[in-house]
Amino acid sequence: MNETSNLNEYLYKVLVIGVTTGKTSIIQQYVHGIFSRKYKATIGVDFALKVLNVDEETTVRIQLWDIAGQERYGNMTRVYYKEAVGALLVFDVTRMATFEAVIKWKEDVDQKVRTKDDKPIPVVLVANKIDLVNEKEGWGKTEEEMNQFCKEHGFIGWFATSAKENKNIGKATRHLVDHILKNDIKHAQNGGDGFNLDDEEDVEKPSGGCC
Ligand SMILES: Nc1nc2c(ncn2[C@@H]2O[C@H](COP(=O)(O)OP(=O)(O)OP(=O)(O)O)[C@@H](O)[C@H]2O)c(=O)[nH]1
Ligand SMILES: [Mg+2]
Repeated sequence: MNETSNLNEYLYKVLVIGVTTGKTSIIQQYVHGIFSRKYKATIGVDFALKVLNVDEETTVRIQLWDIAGQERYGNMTRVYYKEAVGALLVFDVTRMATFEAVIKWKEDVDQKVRTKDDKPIPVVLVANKIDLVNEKEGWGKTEEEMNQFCKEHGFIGWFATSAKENKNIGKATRHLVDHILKNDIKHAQNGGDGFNLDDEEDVEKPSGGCC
């Protein structure tokens, strides 16, 4: 059987950003199914590839760009962002300062990279290390507050994740990929909707109800 027949293959560059909030751990868990407690700062940028079989005819290769938190103010950032089609913006629920920094990161992405039709690229907000939070006490923001925050700042959704316990990482990424695919197909068909990913069953909903 010819591998290319009836197959839609996509390669998407996705940024994973935020300062020491568990980006590398999220990627390691998602791509290799492993977690390490030991912290080793990413220098510059690391790459990982995840292949997603969206359906029988659609394969998406996600090229994850794990950008070092410390590069935030470096000159290289714009180069790293080039041609990205989506991003996971990760903060650490145990360090509220990382949540407060989210707005600046989002502005930075919006400024530095745009879609083909000059719109902001889709960004999913990731509330990581949820395993360290007492369920009853929460971490400081309610679901409603987070939904509102996403709407206000233009995130396409948010997920509470744990790289340690492999929680919601696949869902967050799938939500982003579905969004990118939908726009890509719409763009390619110039407004047509022959391939419709709007169907509820195809789109995983964010854990927090979301935007
Ligand atoms: N408990 C817990 N610890 C986590 C989780 N994710 C990451 N960590 C820990 O947090 C520390 C930082 O994680 P990294 O994945 O290195 O963070 P990073 O964002 O890649 O950091 P930089 O490369 O410096 O930007 C490590 O000690 C991880 O083990 C999580 O979901 N739960
Ligand atoms: Mg790292």
